[in-house]
Amino acid sequence: MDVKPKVNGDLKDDEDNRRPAAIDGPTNPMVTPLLTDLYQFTMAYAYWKAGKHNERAVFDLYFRRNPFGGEYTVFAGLEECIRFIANFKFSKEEIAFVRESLSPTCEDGFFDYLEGIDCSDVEVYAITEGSVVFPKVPLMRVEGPVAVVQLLETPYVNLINYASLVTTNAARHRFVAGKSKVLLEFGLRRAQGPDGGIGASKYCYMGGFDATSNCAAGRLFGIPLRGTHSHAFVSSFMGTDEIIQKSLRSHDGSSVCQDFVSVVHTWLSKLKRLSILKGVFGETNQSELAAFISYALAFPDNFLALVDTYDVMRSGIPNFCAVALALNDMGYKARGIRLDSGDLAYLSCETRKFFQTVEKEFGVPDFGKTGITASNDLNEETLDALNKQGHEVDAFGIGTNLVTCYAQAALGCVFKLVEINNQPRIKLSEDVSKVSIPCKKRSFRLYGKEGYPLLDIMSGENERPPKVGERILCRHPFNESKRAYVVPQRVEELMKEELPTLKQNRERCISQLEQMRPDHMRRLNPTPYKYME
Ligand SMILES: Nc1ncnc2c1ncn2[C@@H]1O[C@H](COP(=O)(O)OP(=O)(O)OP(=O)(O)O)[C@@H](O)[C@H]1O
Ligand SMILES: O=P(O)(O)OC[C@H]1O[C@H](OP(=O)(O)OP(=O)(O)O)[C@H](O)[C@@H]1O
Ligand SMILES: O=C(O)c1cccnc1
Ligand SMILES: [Mg+2]
Repeated sequence: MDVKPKVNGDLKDDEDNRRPAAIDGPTNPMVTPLLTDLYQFTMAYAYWKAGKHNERAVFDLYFRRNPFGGEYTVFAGLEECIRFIANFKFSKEEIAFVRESLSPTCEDGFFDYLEGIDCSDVEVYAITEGSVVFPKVPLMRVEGPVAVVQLLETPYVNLINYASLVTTNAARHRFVAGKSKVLLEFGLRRAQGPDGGIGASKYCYMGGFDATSNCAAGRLFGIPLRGTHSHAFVSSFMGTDEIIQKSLRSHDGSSVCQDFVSVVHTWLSKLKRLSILKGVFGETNQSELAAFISYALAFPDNFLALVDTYDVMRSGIPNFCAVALALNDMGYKARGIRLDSGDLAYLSCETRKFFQTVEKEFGVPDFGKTGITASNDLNEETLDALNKQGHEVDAFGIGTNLVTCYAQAALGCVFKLVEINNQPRIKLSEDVSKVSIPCKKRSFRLYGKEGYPLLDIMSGENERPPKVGERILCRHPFNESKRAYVVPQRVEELMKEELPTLKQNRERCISQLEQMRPDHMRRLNPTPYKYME
């Protein structure tokens, strides 16, 4: 049977316009109909037993507070939700397991019903992935038979929660680092398991990172791969005597240097003799030098060296420069260095000065601009501190704090019933922020004269939508005293008929964040963005 979930209306049809285009299943094969909480099955049974299971229900998926003390969030995870429902079907084994797990009093008819269900009668309306979003405004509206949509609650919240959290975290790191810096996601080894690692790489890219070290994510999603080398590679060498194959063909292929090692030694002596570098360094570490030479021989047009294994300024940088200058003789341009310990502001500035000295003394064009990558437990705070101190880092490799979302563990998305059989539904709470907003809604972003978004407004499905140039009264849903008249210069409906590519979502994320008023974006006490009804 063809499964055709409706996404904001419809998914794209095949060319012949009769069959829906096939959508692959979720990236993670563990995402199955069983990936839900037991209570979804007990409720499904009770709905079925009461004859209510096919009542048409509307659920909103939203979050209540922006993460990381900020005033914005980036929405992500939608594509995986669609992949999930497009392939939603219980296997016989899964049905047998549900039967074992529920009470023996549950009637057989329920399991026949479960075996027959798919999501062809489920409609999903959603904000486009990569969009900047705010609390309370539905990210997704899921409509369908109540028992089926109920089963989707847990996997949907699961698929959106971490995806949106880590995309937001990545976007925040991008914001602090600035547009011009290269951001590399290095988190796989520290991520919360394989799914955390794959998800982190996908969504950090969406949030504005440039590349990942995670090969599986590179293959699955086409994310650019980048990397350097580790300390183990440096400390595995003893000295340059170990290097047997010493020849290097020039970049243009016109000549071969038979003994690249001795050319490097010659450059190291020249550097040592420079009066301007007197006292900066003496004997450098020979095992490190051997490692750098070997790496350069393996990747002459992509030479990037980790310089902090022994001593950055006394060994790593002079060794790197000697190898880079020898490569330069052969027509290659070294890519740069990575710093992974110590004071990254100070060391990057000292390194830059050293590179500029080499450029000046030896007349090597652009050597002063050789790339500097920094890593080691970086996070928003350390990036901010580096900016304040002044630094010369061109690229940051960020792992643990980024992918584990160390600063905030979860986003706190919820999935709440807002209508059943066309009747509005509400969840009351003493905590007003936890009261759900009933009814099937549409939501709009209203833009002001300067082009900044002013507020997001929710309206009933059948209410007249806001119009450009028309004054509209906007009220805070929980605070009577907060109301404002707004004359929007642009009105954007938030739920769109789109399921774009990862790259398009990344571009949307970057451009929408650039459009935000700066006071919503600042790290300290940002101005809250308004949501109204
Ligand atoms: N100039 C700086 N300003 C603020 N924080 C910095 C600066 N330079 C580095 N850091 C951060 O300070 C911390 C230093 O951590 P730690 O003391 O564990 O590393 P280290 O001793 O330099 O290196 P390692 O222990 O990995 O050899 C890291 O989180 C790093 O990102
Ligand atoms: O610090 P993160 O933001 O998590 O970035 C990734 C880290 O992973 C690598 O080494 P690893 O931490 O395994 O060893 P190291 O601490 O000795 O460098 C790399 O050198 C970074 O330090
Ligand atoms: O390529 C790197 O330098 C790298 C990759 C993962 C973790 N740390 C560093
Ligand atoms: Mg480390």
